[in-house]
Amino acid sequence: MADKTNDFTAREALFYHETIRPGKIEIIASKPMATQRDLSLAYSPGVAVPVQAIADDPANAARYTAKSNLVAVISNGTAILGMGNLGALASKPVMEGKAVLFKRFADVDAIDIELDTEDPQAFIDAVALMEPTFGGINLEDIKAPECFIIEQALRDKLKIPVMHDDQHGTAIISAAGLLNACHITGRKLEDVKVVVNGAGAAAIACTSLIKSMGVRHENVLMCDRSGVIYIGRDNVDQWKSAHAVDTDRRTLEEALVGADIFLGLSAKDALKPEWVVKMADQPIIFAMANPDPEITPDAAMAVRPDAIVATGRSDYPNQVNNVLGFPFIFRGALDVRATAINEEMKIAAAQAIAELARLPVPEEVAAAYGKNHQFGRDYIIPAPFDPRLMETVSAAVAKAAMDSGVAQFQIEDFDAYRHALKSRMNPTTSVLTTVYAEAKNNPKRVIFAEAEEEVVLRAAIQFRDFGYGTPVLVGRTQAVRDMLVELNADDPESFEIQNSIDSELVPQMVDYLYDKLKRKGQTERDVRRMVNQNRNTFACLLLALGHGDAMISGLTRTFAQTMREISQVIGPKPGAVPFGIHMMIGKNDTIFMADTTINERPTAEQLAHIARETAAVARRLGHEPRVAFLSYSTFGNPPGKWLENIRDAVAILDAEDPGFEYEGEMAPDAALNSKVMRLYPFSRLSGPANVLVMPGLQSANLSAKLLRELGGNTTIGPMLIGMEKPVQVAPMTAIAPDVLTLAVLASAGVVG
Ligand SMILES: NC(=O)C1=CN([C@@H]2O[C@H](COP(=O)(O)OP(=O)(O)OC[C@H]3O[C@@H](n4cnc5c(N)ncnc54)[C@H](OP(=O)(O)O)[C@@H]3O)[C@@H](O)[C@H]2O)C=CC1
Ligand SMILES: CC(=O)C(=O)O
Ligand SMILES: [Mg+2]
Repeated sequence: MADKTNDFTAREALFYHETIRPGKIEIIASKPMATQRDLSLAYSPGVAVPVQAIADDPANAARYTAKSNLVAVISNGTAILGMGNLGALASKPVMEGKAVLFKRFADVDAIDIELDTEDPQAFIDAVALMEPTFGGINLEDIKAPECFIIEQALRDKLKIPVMHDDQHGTAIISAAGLLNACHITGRKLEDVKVVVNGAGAAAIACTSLIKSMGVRHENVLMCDRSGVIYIGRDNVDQWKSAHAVDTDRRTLEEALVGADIFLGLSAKDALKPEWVVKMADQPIIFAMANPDPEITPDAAMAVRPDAIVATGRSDYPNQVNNVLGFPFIFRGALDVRATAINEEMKIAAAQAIAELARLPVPEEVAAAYGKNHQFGRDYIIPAPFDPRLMETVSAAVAKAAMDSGVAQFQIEDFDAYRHALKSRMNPTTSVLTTVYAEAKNNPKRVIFAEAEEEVVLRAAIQFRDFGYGTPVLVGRTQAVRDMLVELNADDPESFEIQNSIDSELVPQMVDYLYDKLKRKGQTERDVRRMVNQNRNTFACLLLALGHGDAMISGLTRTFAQTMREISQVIGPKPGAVPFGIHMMIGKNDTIFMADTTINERPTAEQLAHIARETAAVARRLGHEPRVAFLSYSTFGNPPGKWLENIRDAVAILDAEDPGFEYEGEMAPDAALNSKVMRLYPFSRLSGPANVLVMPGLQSANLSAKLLRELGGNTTIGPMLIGMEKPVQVAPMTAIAPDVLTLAVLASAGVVG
C-alpha cells in the first residue's frame, strides 16, 4: 500500500465549505410558491386547514407536514470526531455534513442543531421540547458518559426514534465489518480475543453489541487513557466498569499480546506498529478514530502484511464508518413510524450490511469508486455509495421494527417497499418497472455483440440472473468463458457463446449477406471476411436469421461506425427513418428528446415521423406525450430561414390528427416553463412538453450530451428506433446498467 496523506489541502477543505454559499445545506421548498394562490394555500388562510386537522388528530402531522421525513442531528460538540471538546459551534460543519449524508444516501431530510450546554439535563430538556418538529433524533458527537444519560432519558421520554449515532451507528457498522473479517480469517466470535482502545461512547456501544452477538466478556480487554480497565481499578465509572475483567495486564501494549482483534475508538496514533507485531496471526485491526486513525493502514501492513485493516476514512480500503448505518437505519425506522430504534433493528442492520458485502458488486458502485470490489481482505464492508444499501438495510430495519413491535405502521408488501426504496434514489427504476416486468414475463434472446468487453458481459450476466431472458454472447469462446469465471457468473459453462470461427451458421450467413450486398460492390470473399472478422456483422446475421430477438453493440466502435456495420445487414423498417431518442429522467419529469443520433437536417416529413414514433415510445413508457418541435424561435419570433420545415412538420400532423398533443415551433423555455408558456395562450400544449423534437442533429446531440454531463438527470439512451429488427447501439462510455437497460428495452419491444 502506498504511503498516504490527505489528497486535499486545508485550503481546499475551507474553500469547499466557503464557496457557492457558506456551509453545506440549504432548504428547498417542495411545493410551488409562484402565484398569489400558492401563497394563500401555503400560508394564511389555507394553512389553517391542516393546522385544524392536526389539532383534531396528531397523526395528521405525518400527512400534512414534513415531520415524518425530518431528522434532527443534534450535538453539543463535546466529542467532535476524535478532536475532543471544541464546543457546540465548532461541531456545526460535522453536523451539517451528517445532514447532507442523510439526504444524499437515504433521502431523509435532516437539519443540524448545536446546543450550547454541557449540562445533560439542559440538553435533555431542550431536545424533548423539539419532539413535535421531528420524525427522529440523531444525537452526535456528545462525549461519554453524558451521552449515555442523555440518550437513555430521551429514549424514555420521546415517542420518536432517538439514536446516538457514535454509539449505535458505529457499533452496527463495526459489528458488520467484524463478522466479515472473522469469516475471512476463519474465526468464530465466541473464540476471538479483542482489545478495545477507548472507553467512550463509541467503544462502549461497540463492545456491548459484539458481546450480545457472541463475543465472550472475559475475552475483551478495554483500555482508556489510563490503560486496561480491570476489576478493582480506581477511577472507573459505571459504564466502563461493566467491561472490567480480571486480568494482570495493565497497558495497551500488554493487552495486545496474542489478541485477534484491535478495535480503536480513541485517538490518532494510539497504536504503535511495534505492538501490532505482538498480535495473533492474521490480526484484525479496526483503527476507527477520525479524522486520523490509531494507526495508518500503511504502518500496520508494513509490520503485519497478514492483517485485515479498516479505518473510518474514505480514502483507504475498508471504511468502517457510521455513514453506512445512520441514513438507512433512520429511513427504515421513519417508514414504519417506529417509536424507537431497538436492539433487534440494530442487529438486523448489522447482518444486512455484512451480507451485502459478500454479494457481487454492481458496476455503478465500481464506477463510483473507479475500481472493482470483491469480498475479501480489502473489501470487508460495502462502500457508502453502494446503491443497494438503501434497499437492503432500510428494509431489514423496517422489518425488524415490525417484528419487535415498535412499528406504528405495517408494511404489507415488502417487495413493493424495497422497490419504492430503490426508486426513491433512482427514478429510472420506477419508470422502467413495468418494462422490466414485461421482459421477465416474456423472456427473449438478446445477442450481446461485444461479449469480450467486461461491461457488456456484466450486463449479460445480470440479464440472465434477473430473469429477463437468455443472453447470446458473441466473442472468442475461451476468452468469454474465462471472463465469465472471473466475474463469478453462476454456471459459466451454460452460457451460449457464438463464435464465427467455429459456427456452423457461417455458410448460411455468407449466402444471406452476399445476396444483400452483391449489387452494392461486395464480392463473396469480402462478405465471407466480414462475417468471419466483424462481430457486428456476425451478431446482426444471428439476429437476421432468427437466432436472437434483439441485438446490442456499441462499446468498441464509434456510433457512426457501428451504425455503418449494422446497416449492411439490418435495414430500416419499411417506411421508417431510423433515429435516436435520449430519455432524461429528472426528479419530477421525464423528457424524451429526438433525433439525437442520425439525421443531420431532418426534412419536414422526417420531423413529423420522429414526432409520431417518439410519442409512441413515451406512451409505451407510461407518459402521455406532449410534443414540442423545438427551435431558437417561438412562433415566428425571431424570424429565420430555418423555420420552414418545422412549420411544415406541424402542418403534416395537422392534416392527420395523430392522437397526441403537439406544437411548434418553440424555444425550450416556451415548451418547458409554465410561466413562459402563459405568454402563448393559443398554444395547443396543455402542460409542459415531455417530447422534444429537435430541429437538427447539431442541437439535439449537443443538448443530450450536455444534459448527460451537466444535468442532475439520469439519461437513458440513445435508443435506436426504426430498424427492421430490434438493434441498440450503446454509447462507448456506457456502463453495465446502461447496457442492461437498453437490452431490456429492446427485448420488451419498447424501442426498436
Ligand atoms: N469510524 C466511525 O464511524 C466512528 C469513529 N469514532 C471515533 O472514535 C473516537 C471516540 O469517539 P467517542 O466515543 O464519540 O468519544 P468519547 O469522548 O465519548 O470517548 C473517547 C474515548 O477515547 C479514549 N481515548 C482518547 N485518547 C486515548 C488514547 N490515546 N488511548 C486510549 N484511549 C483514549 C478516552 O479515554 P478516557 O475515558 O480515559 O478519557 C475515551 O474513553 C473518535 O476518534 C471518533 O472519531 C466515533 C464514532 C464513529
Ligand atoms: C464518524 C463519526 O461519527 C465520528 O468519528 O464521530
Ligand atoms: Mg460522530
